[in-house]
Amino acid sequence: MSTSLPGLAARLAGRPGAVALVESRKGLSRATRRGELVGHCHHIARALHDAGVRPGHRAVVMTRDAHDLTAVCYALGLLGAVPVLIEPRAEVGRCLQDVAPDVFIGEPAAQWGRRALGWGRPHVRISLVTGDSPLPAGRRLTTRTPADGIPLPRAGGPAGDGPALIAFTSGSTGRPKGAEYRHSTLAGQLDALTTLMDPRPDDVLLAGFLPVALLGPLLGLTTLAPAVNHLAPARTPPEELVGPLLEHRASIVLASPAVLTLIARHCARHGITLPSVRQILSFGAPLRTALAAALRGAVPQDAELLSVYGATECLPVSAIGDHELRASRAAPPAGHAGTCLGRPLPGVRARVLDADATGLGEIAVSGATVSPAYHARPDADAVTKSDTDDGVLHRTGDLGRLDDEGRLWFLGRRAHLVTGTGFGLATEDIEATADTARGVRRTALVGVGPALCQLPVLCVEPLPGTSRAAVLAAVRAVLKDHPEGHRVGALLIRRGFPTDPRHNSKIDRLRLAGWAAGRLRGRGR
Ligand SMILES: Nc1ncnc2c1ncn2[C@@H]1O[C@H](COP(=O)(O)OP(=O)(O)OP(=O)(O)O)[C@@H](O)[C@H]1O
Repeated sequence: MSTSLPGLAARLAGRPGAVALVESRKGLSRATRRGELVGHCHHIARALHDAGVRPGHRAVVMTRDAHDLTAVCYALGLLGAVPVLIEPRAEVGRCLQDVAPDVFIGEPAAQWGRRALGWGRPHVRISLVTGDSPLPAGRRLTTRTPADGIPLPRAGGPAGDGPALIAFTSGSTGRPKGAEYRHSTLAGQLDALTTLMDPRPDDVLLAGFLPVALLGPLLGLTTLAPAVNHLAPARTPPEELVGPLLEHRASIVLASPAVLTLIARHCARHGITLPSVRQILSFGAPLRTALAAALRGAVPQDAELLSVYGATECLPVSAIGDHELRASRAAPPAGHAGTCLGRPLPGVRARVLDADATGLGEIAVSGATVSPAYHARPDADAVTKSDTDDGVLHRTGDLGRLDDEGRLWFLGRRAHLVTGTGFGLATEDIEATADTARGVRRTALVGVGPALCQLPVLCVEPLPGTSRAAVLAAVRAVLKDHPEGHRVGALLIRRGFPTDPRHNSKIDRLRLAGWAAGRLRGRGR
């Protein structure tokens, strides 16, 4: 296959004076040129080798510093070791039991967490601390030392198409799973993103999600890492996004709807436009037409605004522009509800498995961007992976349909299907409609009660300053025109939905269902 992390030296070669990464915080920027980044990687690779890191070792990398994350992962790749990316949160301990990492490289906060909570015990034998802080004590890994002329240790990369990276899912349907990427998976993802973005030498990519900083320099893009609050992205001060975007003239913005909402609101509130932006890629959750319209108000008319569908195990799968998205909502083809995800990208094949009489089933994908297996999770592999002529077929856990034009439609997660007596209600079917009601920020359909006799409850988050009565009346009105709307048994107002920690865009329906059950009990449902 064309690319491997060892082949990354080739991807980074050329234009050594061009900026690879810009980190921005509180109005200050720190830029790293491509040539410097390569030097840092070589220095880190040497230090990792001296610390005992060897090909095939699995190394957790836990840092919010975009430069360190990128340089350390590249250096591990140069050595043939496998970076493991996981967010610091409750299930980390159990997830790391699956991975059995040999190495833990972390910023001080991550190292404190590891020590206090035993992450990676008893497997981690090599532990390295990044960052400038003298605490905690432990072996330091300096990450910004240039290393011109230092030959790389002869560890080399693994031959063939071995594991290149393990990335954990966000865990919105259960314990996060470690998706294994081979070198060919990464190559497929880079190829697909190249098709999507069509990178130009002067492009600047604003990475609204930290791991994207890893991909940007490999795509030849100057990658701008703003100070996103990675533990709660929706609480990022918007000026930390819009300020750097304007200052560094970002031309491509890649972020979740929650982060894009911050940008759109800030621009509207302060009358700011974003003349440098030529493309916005929204990913992680459905893009609502109201958000697309708000973004349109800030970017040049010919800018492209795409909702990109995919998952940790298969990124990207398909994409749809905002104009087509709006048209598909206004006049969906007969029998199609939910949200249109557009056509699969070149090299990706999408099918719908176990379809019912209406064509509704589980979306499954194959192609070079698909992770072939989870790490040490044969239970998860058994239910999601199968071999086909196109390679490994991955079941996404998403409900959907394919229309006559070959476009995918999204109806929500299979695990979130609300099952009442004699009917099933897909979350996105109801929410995509309810979200269009005046005064609604977003809605979430949850089931209260035991499976197969659940009461469908629609939780409604109003926009600030909207009255309860007005928003409930507006939701009732749009549900009246929806063929399944009558099945919604209760509407509940809830300000501030619980969401996933990664994107703050996926609604935590389990928690919301528990809350809704409590509220209905309190009301004597
Ligand atoms: N453009 C999009 N429109 C609608 N939904 C999207 C879009 N992009 C991503 N998604 C949703 O996000 C899911 C992928 O999320 P991610 O890989 O972060 O973890 P997860 O699947 O939520 O975690 P877990 O598998 O552990 O539950 C998709 O399966 C889909 O449900």
